[in-house]
Amino acid sequence: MTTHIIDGKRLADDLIAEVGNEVRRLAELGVPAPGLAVVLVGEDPASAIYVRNKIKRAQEAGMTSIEKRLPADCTQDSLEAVVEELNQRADVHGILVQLPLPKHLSEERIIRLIAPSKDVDGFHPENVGLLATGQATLIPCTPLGCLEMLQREIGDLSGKHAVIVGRSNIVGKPMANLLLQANCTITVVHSRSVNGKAIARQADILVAAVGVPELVDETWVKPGAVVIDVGINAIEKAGKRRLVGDVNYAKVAPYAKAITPVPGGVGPMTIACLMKNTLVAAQHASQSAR
Ligand SMILES: Nc1nc2c(c(=O)[nH]1)N[C@@H](CN(C=O)c1ccc(C(=O)N[C@@H](CCC(=O)O)C(=O)O)cc1)CN2
Repeated sequence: MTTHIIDGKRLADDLIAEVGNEVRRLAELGVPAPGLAVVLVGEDPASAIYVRNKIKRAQEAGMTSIEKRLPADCTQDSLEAVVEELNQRADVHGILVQLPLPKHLSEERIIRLIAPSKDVDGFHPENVGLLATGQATLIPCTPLGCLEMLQREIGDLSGKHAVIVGRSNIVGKPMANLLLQANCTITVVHSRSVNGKAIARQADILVAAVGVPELVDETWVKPGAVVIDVGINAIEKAGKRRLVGDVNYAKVAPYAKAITPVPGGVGPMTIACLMKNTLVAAQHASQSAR
């Protein structure tokens, strides 16, 4: 079987170019550039890289961007004050707080504080509820990127059996809702599932989002399935640090119809979809200002 390797980097470049074109078109009509604010608490090196990439990609798409940094030992009140200030700013259309936060801070309270109309991560309970009930909203970036890749790869997803391994609020649950709206049959497999592997083997579409390095090998995959690997795990192999997904790429790729690599698959699309969401948030703001 010839396996198609889904190039998330190229798709992300294409999507950011599309967003940039729309930003320029709107600028010609006098619509202000979308503004993205990214809040980073602490010094986690991976989070710092993701934030830097988000700011860089926003600039590439012709958006304005603000980066707010707080020390790892900041208080909940000081973080909330930053979010409240960003909620008030008319030049900020999208706000995200990079996760995870240090343990002493409440992610739930911070997410609830972000104005739902500026919640470009799509994590606010109001936006989660809108997605779950099939209404237009800002959709979490990683599942949105996965959907975009699946639609480009397969076209109409109607009737496909999608198995999602993992039930996180950021990926597993919104992915299930999105694929349900695309008329897939959905099964979510998790740590308490009985014989998750046998269920996964029935999937036309297998999404691995469980955070366990290389958990999914060829015994989980139906030949000809499309495999989307959401995991980004840093591991040490032969004394060297390298990134692997939740899928054992070398073992699974020969059996898959198409597969996303790590790195270069879902990760870049997550950031590209953040730009798409920021554009959508800015468009809504300009429509409601009219
Ligand atoms: N507020 C949020 N926090 C987090 C999110 C999120 O969507 N919103 N998701 C992840 C981290 N993340 C984005 O923030 C993210 C992770 C990885 C990548 C990416 O492009 N990875 C590269 C590899 C990068 C490397 O070399 O380390 C790839 O896969 O090719 C983008 C975004 C948790 N937090």
